[in-house]
Amino acid sequence: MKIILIGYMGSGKTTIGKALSKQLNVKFLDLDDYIEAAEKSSINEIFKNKGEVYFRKKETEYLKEVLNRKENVVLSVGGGTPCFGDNIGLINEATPNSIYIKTDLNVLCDRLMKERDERPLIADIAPEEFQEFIAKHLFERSFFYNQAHHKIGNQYKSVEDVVLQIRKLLV
Ligand SMILES: Nc1ncnc2c1ncn2[C@@H]1O[C@H](COP(=O)(O)OP(=O)(O)OP(=O)(O)O)[C@@H](O)[C@H]1O
Ligand SMILES: O=C(O)C1=C[C@@H](O)[C@@H](O)[C@H](O)C1
Ligand SMILES: [Mg+2]
Repeated sequence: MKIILIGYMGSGKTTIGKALSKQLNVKFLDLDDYIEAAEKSSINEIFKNKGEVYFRKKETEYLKEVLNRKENVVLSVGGGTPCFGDNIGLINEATPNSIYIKTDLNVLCDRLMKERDERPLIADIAPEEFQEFIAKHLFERSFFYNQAHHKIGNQYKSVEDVVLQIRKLLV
C-alpha cells in the first residue's frame, strides 16, 4: 500500500505524512528529502547551482524510483511534483490513495511568509506581492492537484484530526 500526499508548498504534506505514517506504523518518505540525500545537496542549492529544469528532471526520476519500490509507504511529494510531466498520472497509477492536502490561501500565506527562505520559488517575492503570487500559482496548480483520488482540508484543524479524516478515506 502506498499513500501519496500532494498539495501546495506549506499545505502540510510533510507534517501530516509523518503523523499518518506513525499511526499506521508504515514507513514515511518525503520526496524532497529523498532528492536531497541522493543528490547530496539541498533543494535550494540544486535550484541555485543547476536550475529548475535539472531539478524537475531529477524529481521525476526519483519519483519513479520511489514508486517502483515494493514497500508500504506514506510518501509526501514536493509542492510542484504533480504539476510536471505526467507525474500525477504516475502517482495515480501507483495507488488508489493519492490525497490532495488542500489548504486555504490565507493560511498558506501565513505559513509560507514565515518559512519563505527555505523555498526557492518564493524566497524572492516581495511581501506586497506575496499573496497575489501564491493565489495565481495555486490556481494554476489546482488543475493537477484536483486529479488526486481524495481531497482533504488542512486548515483550522489539528494535525490529529486531519490524520483521522484521512484514515477514513483510505481504500
Ligand atoms: N493542521 C495544522 N495545524 C497547524 N499548523 C500546521 C498544520 N499542518 C501543517 N502545519 C504547519 O504548516 C507548516 C508547513 O507544513 P509542511 O512543511 O508540512 O508543509 P509541506 O506541504 O510539506 O510544504 P513543502 O511543500 O514546502 O515541503 C509547518 O510549519 C507545519 O507545522
Ligand atoms: O512547489 C514547488 O515547486 C516546490 C516545492 C518544494 O516541495 C520543493 O520540491 C521545491 O522547493 C519546489
Ligand atoms: Mg514538505
